[in-house]
Amino acid sequence: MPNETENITAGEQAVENVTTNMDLLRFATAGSVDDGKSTLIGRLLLDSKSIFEDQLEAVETTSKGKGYDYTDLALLTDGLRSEREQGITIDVAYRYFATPNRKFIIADTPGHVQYTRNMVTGASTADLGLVLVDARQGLTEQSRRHAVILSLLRVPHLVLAINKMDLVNFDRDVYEKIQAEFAQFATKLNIPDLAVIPISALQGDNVVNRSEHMDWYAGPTLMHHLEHVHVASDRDLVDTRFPVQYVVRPKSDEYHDYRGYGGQVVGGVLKPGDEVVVLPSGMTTRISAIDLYDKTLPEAYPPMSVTIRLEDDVDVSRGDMIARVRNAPSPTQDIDAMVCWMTTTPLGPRQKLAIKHTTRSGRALVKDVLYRLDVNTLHRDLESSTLGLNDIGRVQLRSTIPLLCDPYSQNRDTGSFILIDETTGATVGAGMIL
Ligand SMILES: Nc1nc2c(ncn2[C@@H]2O[C@H](COP(=O)(O)OP(=O)(O)OP(=O)(O)O)[C@@H](O)[C@H]2O)c(=O)[nH]1
Repeated sequence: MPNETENITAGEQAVENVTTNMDLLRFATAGSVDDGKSTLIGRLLLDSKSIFEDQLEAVETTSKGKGYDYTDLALLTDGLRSEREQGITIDVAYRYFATPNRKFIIADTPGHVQYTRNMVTGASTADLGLVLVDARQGLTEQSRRHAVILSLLRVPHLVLAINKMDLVNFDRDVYEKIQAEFAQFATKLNIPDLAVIPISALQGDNVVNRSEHMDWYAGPTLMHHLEHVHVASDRDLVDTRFPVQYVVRPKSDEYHDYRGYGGQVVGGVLKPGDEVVVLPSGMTTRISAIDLYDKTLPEAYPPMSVTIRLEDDVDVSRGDMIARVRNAPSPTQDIDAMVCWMTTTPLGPRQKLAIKHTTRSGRALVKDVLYRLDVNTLHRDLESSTLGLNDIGRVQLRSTIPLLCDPYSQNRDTGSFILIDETTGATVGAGMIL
């Protein structure tokens, strides 16, 4: 699925992955307009000392200029915000910050327009989803939608942050009522890990620093939770999957015998000596070495980007997949998936689209739209044979090339694909394979 790492070169990504390893947490925020998302992000950056003095001074000056008696932390996100309002291409803003314990990438998706599309884009690679609600309002239809989408995307960790606790006198009953209501609703969803945290983004309670107003709350602060939530085991470390992105054959004489295959490990652990199969050809060989720049590595695992060398001179090209001999996906052209549709022209039977799955590209024909899912009620609307903008539904496709896929529930990389409009080149759909 589309993600921001396309702006980072493969080399930078590799260094980032290896040096930081699992110390990176990607999280996606979701909330309705005015729940306090911008304020919360500002508070996280401020209290974790991730913003610079001059930025803070500018924000303080602007707040005073506007006659506020508080510092409007939402102003910290202003630059990106105004860009969005001009309708430029940024649908999801990515923000980076770090504490001594972890690096963070926040995918900040605007709440109002096109939220489903934006959330799918922002959350498809997230380790954690943060849903914000206003304590005065409790759960709204939008908060439920957000939770449903995060669960469909199999974001493994979810935090429900109950914001503006200062406006309800930091009342325990308010927190408990919302928590119970959400827990009840969550039984219908797939949420492996849920934390419910009462906060005041504006005053800073339980964001980075513990609140002095909510003694009754024994759980972690939001930052403590973000820093310590365990994500290393969320990846599939059993089923080896290495989609080949590049064939590396240096031109220089010094390396003229070198032949390697570059890409990102999206499942399992690869080691020199492992017997592997190259798909779709089915040729088997062994890994002779795993390279990262001028180093060789004893092993590689998700999400490392590496170059793999093979013992035999087998034919491997971009779009092929390296897997273990007795644990490989079977190539298929018939795809059954949940698709989120992202454009105004509806998706319907007989439509032809380009499809991109891992590093493989082909074309696909829509055979059938089985149903549209109502994300508010989880009801399946069997009557509708098309999907409109922001709709999610079950779709059957036939691709021109065999795809080397797994169920999305097993692997979020090999289990997802994007659909592209061939005339405009725009991404119009995101799919999760069943
Ligand atoms: N009292 C109180 N006000 C808050 C709190 N958090 C945010 N606010 C206020 O709520 C309003 C909305 O906050 P924003 O951070 O702009 O909300 P948002 O969700 O980012 O809204 P959009 O950017 O429009 O999507 C602002 O006036 C904030 O100052 C809080 O914890 N307590």
